[in-house]
Amino acid sequence: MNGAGGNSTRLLFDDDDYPGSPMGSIVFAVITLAVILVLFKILYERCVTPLSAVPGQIVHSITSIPMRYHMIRGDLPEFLLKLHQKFGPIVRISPQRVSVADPDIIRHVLGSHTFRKTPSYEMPEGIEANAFSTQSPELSTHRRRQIGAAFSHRNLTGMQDKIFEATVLSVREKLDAKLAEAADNKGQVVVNIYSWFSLISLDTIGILAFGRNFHALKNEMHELVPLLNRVRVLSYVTMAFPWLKQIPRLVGWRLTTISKVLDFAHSAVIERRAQEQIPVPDILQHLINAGTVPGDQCQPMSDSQIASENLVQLLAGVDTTSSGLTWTLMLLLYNPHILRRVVSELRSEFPQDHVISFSDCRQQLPYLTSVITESLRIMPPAPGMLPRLAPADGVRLGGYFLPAGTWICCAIGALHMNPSVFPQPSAFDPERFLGEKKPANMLAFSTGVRACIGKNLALVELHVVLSNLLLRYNVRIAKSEVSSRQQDGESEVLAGRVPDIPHKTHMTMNPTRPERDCLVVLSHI
Ligand code: HEM
Repeated sequence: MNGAGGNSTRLLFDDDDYPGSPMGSIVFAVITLAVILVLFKILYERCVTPLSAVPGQIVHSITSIPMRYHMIRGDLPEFLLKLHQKFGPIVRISPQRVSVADPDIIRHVLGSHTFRKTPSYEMPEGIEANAFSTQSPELSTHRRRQIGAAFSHRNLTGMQDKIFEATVLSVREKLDAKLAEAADNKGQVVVNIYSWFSLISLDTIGILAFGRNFHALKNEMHELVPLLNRVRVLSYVTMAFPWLKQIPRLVGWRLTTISKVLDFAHSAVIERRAQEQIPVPDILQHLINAGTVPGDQCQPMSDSQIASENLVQLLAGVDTTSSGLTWTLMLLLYNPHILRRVVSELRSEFPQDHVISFSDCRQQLPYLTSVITESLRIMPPAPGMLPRLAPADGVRLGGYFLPAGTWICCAIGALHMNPSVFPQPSAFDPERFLGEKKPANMLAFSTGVRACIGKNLALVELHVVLSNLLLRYNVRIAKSEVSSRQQDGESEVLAGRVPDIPHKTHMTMNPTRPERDCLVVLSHI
């Protein structure tokens, strides 16, 4: 078809492409075949496979593209929550996956090795499996025996001085110096608190698991930071799109980056083995000692196994803890009446120069503990998916039969927003965790045989960092809009409010623009 002036204007189909011409027939046949295939797929997935009985949207039963899209966008928890709100506690999210948000089903799935971790947890070839990555129940059980004791409350209490060094004392040193410099600026400093919490969490793992003070907070950087960021991104992208593992360059890049972190971890083990026993064992020493003490029910670990566990502590323990610290502080700052109560509890119990320990918090600061627990409920640092495989014979859950190999995703974020589990779930209400009878299903650390190994350490960090910060300094949000509302005494209007800070979940839930949204103003009290 020609346009005016003899210019050839090509439309969507040329004359040659219309049915009747050979080209047109081919296009028509291809489109017809595609339509038949899609109809067949819909019919099969909706009516034939056992998963067809599980509620959900048609599109999710025929393709995993929407789910993967939300994984990459970083709003998977919100996507799952909407589906659960519409379809109930068990919902189909892709041809082979279901998501569950019911506490009993989640406890059942996570409670035993019948439901193994999916291959998405695997480490790249050539790297030792570790406590986090292994799919083997035997290795998981054995490894948890080897490293679990390092994280017991008793052993963490022994490491208390090192924890103070990485957290309270380094913050005080840094902040007091900055405040002294800022004496002529109304004695205030503005800090990106998310960045600080990330560096503090890294320093804690450095001192405890590598036997080295990384001084990440002091220098506001450490060589591991960019490496860990890259490992996280590459791991997440290959988790969302496993076929990318076929691209040798990408696999090579991921392997090289992980290997650099592992070399770092390896050298720490070799250094420590060359030393005398240290008087108070840290996590690294506990790992080296495991299986060497008479009565230990496990084998000693090799250097490369310990290095692989140290890698996991960096990957599983830094972002999660800094996310928990950030959201708890931001929730407090957005809810001034709750902040006031925390601060008055703290300052009435301890003098300003006291260093508050975890046992101080447990005995004397019940309200702070309830704030931290409620923060982990409403903004869980790792809100999903915790995928597990249905066993070889399939399994019946929530009234539906799930055949072997179905991915059962435990949507912790959606569970925490389930109104039959937590009434008025969108309100930030620490009161629900005060008193004798506390709700049982706050599962931010997962549960069962693969529950978080670092839970006790994370809780120690959350309590110690926040209590000591709020004991000694005044903190407020730098954002003018919120602080002016606070100053105007509108605090009750903001009660129970969740900060409207944009965030993304790529494994952990973190603010998208902390340099804008997590600026806080600190000053001496
Ligand atoms: C607030 C902080 C933390 C939160 C919310 C958290 C949450 C979780 C969750 C939900 C899991 C289960 C993941 C899954 O099954 O896919 C997990 C596992 C794990 N976490 Fe944490 N975690 C935190 C801090 C830590 C720390 C500080 C460490 C160590 C230094 C750690 C080490 C681990 C390990 C090794 C596993 C794997 C356990 C297994 O599979 O047997 N976590 N964590």
